[in-house]
Amino acid sequence: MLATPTTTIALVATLTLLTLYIYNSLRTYYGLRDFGGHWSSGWSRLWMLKTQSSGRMNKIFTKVNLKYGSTARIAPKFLVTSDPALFRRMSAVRSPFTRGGWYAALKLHPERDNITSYLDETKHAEIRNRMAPGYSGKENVHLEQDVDEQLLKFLDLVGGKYVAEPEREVFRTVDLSRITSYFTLDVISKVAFGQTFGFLDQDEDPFGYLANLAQMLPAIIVFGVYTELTKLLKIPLIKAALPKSTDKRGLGRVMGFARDRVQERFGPKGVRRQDMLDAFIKRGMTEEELESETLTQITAGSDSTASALRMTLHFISTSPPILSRLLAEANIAIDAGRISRPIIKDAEARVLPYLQACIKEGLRIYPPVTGLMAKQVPPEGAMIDVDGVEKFAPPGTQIGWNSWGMMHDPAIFGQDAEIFRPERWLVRSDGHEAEKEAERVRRMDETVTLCFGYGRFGCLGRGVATMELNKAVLETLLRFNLQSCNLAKPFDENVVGFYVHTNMNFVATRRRGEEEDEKAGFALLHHGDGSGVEAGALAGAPEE
Ligand code: HEM
Repeated sequence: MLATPTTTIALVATLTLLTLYIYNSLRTYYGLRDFGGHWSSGWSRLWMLKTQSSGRMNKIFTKVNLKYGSTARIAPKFLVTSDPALFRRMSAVRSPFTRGGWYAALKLHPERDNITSYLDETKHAEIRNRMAPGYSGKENVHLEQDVDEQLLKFLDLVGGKYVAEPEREVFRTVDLSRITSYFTLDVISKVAFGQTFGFLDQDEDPFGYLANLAQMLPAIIVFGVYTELTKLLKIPLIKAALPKSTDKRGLGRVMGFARDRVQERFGPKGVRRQDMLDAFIKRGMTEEELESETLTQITAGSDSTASALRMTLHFISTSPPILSRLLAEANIAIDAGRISRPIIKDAEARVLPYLQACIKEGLRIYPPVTGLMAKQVPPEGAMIDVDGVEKFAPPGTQIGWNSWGMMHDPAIFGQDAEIFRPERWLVRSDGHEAEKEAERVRRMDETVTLCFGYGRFGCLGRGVATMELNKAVLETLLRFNLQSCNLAKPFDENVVGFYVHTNMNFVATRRRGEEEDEKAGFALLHHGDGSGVEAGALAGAPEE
């Protein structure tokens, strides 16, 4: 039977499309053939989607870099690197690498870009120049006072509502994952626009923001892999379902809160306050730009700092020798009048070597941002050094960042890189090894600082974040003794570009002075009449 002309056309069209598809797939595959990776990653993005959805993307990418080299393939036209030199090269001020399409997933608004999502380098540089001064302490004169105020509220909340007093049969636990987020959310809202959301005052999520963020995680994951899907956000039906500033709850409510604070500054009786928002307005940022940027500040500045804070507290408080050493350093400094009360000054904290070592180690062992932050290879392509072998990456290839692999690299941080050990940051200045020692610490310093990004993409909120950590780590541990409720499984974790931690329950008891502790211990073992308490020995002693 002869084929009709229509069937023939359909057949030819199908064959042509199929040939084109196969040709394109082969071209893409061979473009990155020199780079190792999971066998399927050269052909489709499904492996990447599976990895990003696994809740363990940081560990899986680290395995890939260990197995296939410091820069390896994770999808067609997509590599991941744990090499600090390549990360610096891509982010440097005059680098020909640009932001990759991956960044489009950080657009929180259907129409408006923000500083983290601009793919246009000129627009990004322009908005960054206008925003950077607002983040500096010079223009943001209330910064330290704002952080102190929120920290005192945080400490009051723990002290007033969550402290356990087992000797009086008061048994309570506190979920550090929840309250550290409350602290950083209130700091960022106060610092950004002069008014807190009220998380700490109400000891709850007043807008349903955190719950809403958790609901959006699957979308965040899919958009991070299939970035072209962000275009769907323009479809009216989908757009209508997105958070908007008129919403009563969730991210939309936060957008509304930000919008109201911005509008207060522009109205006829515009509120004036020498702060971040004011600095942005002075540099000509419009009301629309500000609404979108303030929302970005909140998402960029809260989870990252909260995870750094809770993980540092977790590691210190579950390592008694480290805790003792930190408290000894602090108590000596308090006795010498080098630490202001009730809250340590940022400048005072910066010169406490062991505290700084603990904070760096906390950032290193749990780098707060695990999102790929992918940069794009320039039009001429680029030679990439993979463990001493030069490999060619064609134009348009995106190269993501494996922060976990980078911060756990034994070649940089030592054979015990998997262990929380602040001592690695202390420079030993003894004898002929002094130069080698300084070089070792310098290399670690240069790498850990990459937790905040680098060069023209480096974090603008770094000063705010380090101030929060400097103060909150020390002041919390000076006041409370923290004991994890379940050392076998201290928290639940879902890694999605940042960490979602839940059930991080601790028993917090009030820390007393050493002398008072001794007295309390004595009182526990001896009654007022001189008689003691007894705990019978475990049965099973060898018979005499
Ligand atoms: C420990 C806490 C923090 C960490 C680890 C962190 C890390 C980062 C990283 C990795 C980037 C992106 C780098 C890149 O694209 O290559 C970034 C960007 C950014 N961060 Fe942070 N951040 C922290 C806290 C904050 C805070 C508290 C704020 C706000 C007050 C903030 C505001 C920003 C902004 C505005 C950007 C975008 C900069 C740009 O695109 O030019 N961050 N941060």
